[in-house]
Amino acid sequence: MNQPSLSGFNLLTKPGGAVCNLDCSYCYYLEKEKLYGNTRNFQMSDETLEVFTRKYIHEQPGPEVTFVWQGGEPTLAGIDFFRKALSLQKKYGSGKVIHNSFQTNGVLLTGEWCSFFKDNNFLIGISIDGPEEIHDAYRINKGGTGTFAKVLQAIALLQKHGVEFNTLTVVNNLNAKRPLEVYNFLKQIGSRYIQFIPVVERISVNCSSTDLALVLPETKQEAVLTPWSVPALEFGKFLIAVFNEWVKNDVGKYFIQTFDAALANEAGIPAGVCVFNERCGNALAIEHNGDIYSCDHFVYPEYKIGNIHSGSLKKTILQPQQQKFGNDKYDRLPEVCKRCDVYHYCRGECPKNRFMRTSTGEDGLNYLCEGYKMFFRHARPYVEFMAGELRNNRPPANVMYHRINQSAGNRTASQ
Ligand SMILES: C[S@@+](CC[C@H](N)C(=O)[O-])C[C@H]1O[C@@H](n2cnc3c(N)ncnc32)[C@H](O)[C@@H]1O
Ligand code: SF4
Ligand code: SF4
Ligand code: SF4
Repeated sequence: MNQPSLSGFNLLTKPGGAVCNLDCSYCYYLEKEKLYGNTRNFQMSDETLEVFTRKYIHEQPGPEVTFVWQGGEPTLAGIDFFRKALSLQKKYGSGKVIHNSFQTNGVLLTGEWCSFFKDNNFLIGISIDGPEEIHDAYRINKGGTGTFAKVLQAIALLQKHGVEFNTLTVVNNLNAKRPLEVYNFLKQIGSRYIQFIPVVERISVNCSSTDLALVLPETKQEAVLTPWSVPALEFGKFLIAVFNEWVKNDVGKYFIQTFDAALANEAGIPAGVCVFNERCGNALAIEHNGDIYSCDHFVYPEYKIGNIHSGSLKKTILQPQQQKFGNDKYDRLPEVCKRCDVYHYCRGECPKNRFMRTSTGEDGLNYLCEGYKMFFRHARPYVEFMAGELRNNRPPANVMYHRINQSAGNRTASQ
């Protein structure tokens, strides 16, 4: 049998565990504090930070390493924590190129943070769900007040300091109905790199207050869909509405992760985002105390695969349980996906969302299937055209001037 080999991997890092200054209704991570019931201090210790930095850099197979800071809310760890992180990155750098990306709700950003980000070349991801009324529906602080104004201030500060940022927008049951308002708003605030993440969560009906309430796809517990989850067809229609606008006016000016992934898949290159790749398992999560989980969306006791303090990181990632986790993305697809005409774009999306049954009674169909099928079928002729341009060394943006687009306004969601 061939030994598995290690290609690049990412550890999404929780420097302050799940602790957060906000209380977003749909957040999947807040409740992870329950995994560490007796813990009072969730700050990653200096010792753990050092061991993690050393192993993460030394055990990466390639010449580049990206630290991805997330949470909870990473600003709560304080600037000094990240100063320490940078000095450790220098100490253990071994000549590798090191990047830092930092995902934040933005609320605590100050001029000092922004100067720090600028001086140290951090790439910032800001969470924003749309205009005020839409954003504040779910992104609220501990007192229940909306955070929109603070997030806009943060974006203005980032811009003032010349810090690069992208935006992450959770598509939920409310903003899904207002695609163009959301998209035009994101453009208006200066976001050029846009991620739309569908929210799909189920909550257990009978769990105790110490159990995790959000369930895994394979759960046998009785569970119901959360009200903020986006209905599959509405997600498909949302993507189509934004795509129609983008493909007419914005290709090459705004970069929307789902659309870029479709083009990459059509062109036969890696999608750049795990959910649209055939297999996954190379994007893991590390908690404040060094515990390592298969993926940020699988931070559950049964998916804890090791701890940074014990043994080699490479061995942890190459162990059979994690290899199976990554391979299951393909191996456990229902037959309908393997035969699906848009499989090469969709790839059954994220295993976290595969809790439906197919019409033939097979488990493991993605909850968002109908939406993705509708969207990818709609986008296919444009994406094929753009990939053709790429193959001929011409810019995919030519799609905006091609006759395929003249009738774009007439194409309907069902095509
Ligand atoms: C868990 S947060 C941590 C970083 C930071 N606190 C923030 O909000 O950006 C990371 C990202 O996940 C998104 N998110 C939260 N709950 C989600 C859910 N149930 N499904 C999909 N994305 C979610 C957030 O909006 C945010 O963009
Ligand atoms: S700010 Fe981020 S971590 Fe905090 S509750 Fe909202 S989504 Fe969750
Ligand atoms: S389970 Fe989903 S989010 Fe996690 S690595 Fe796989 S595709 Fe990505
Ligand atoms: S569109 Fe549906 S059937 Fe096709 S690959 Fe995606 S989840 Fe599977």
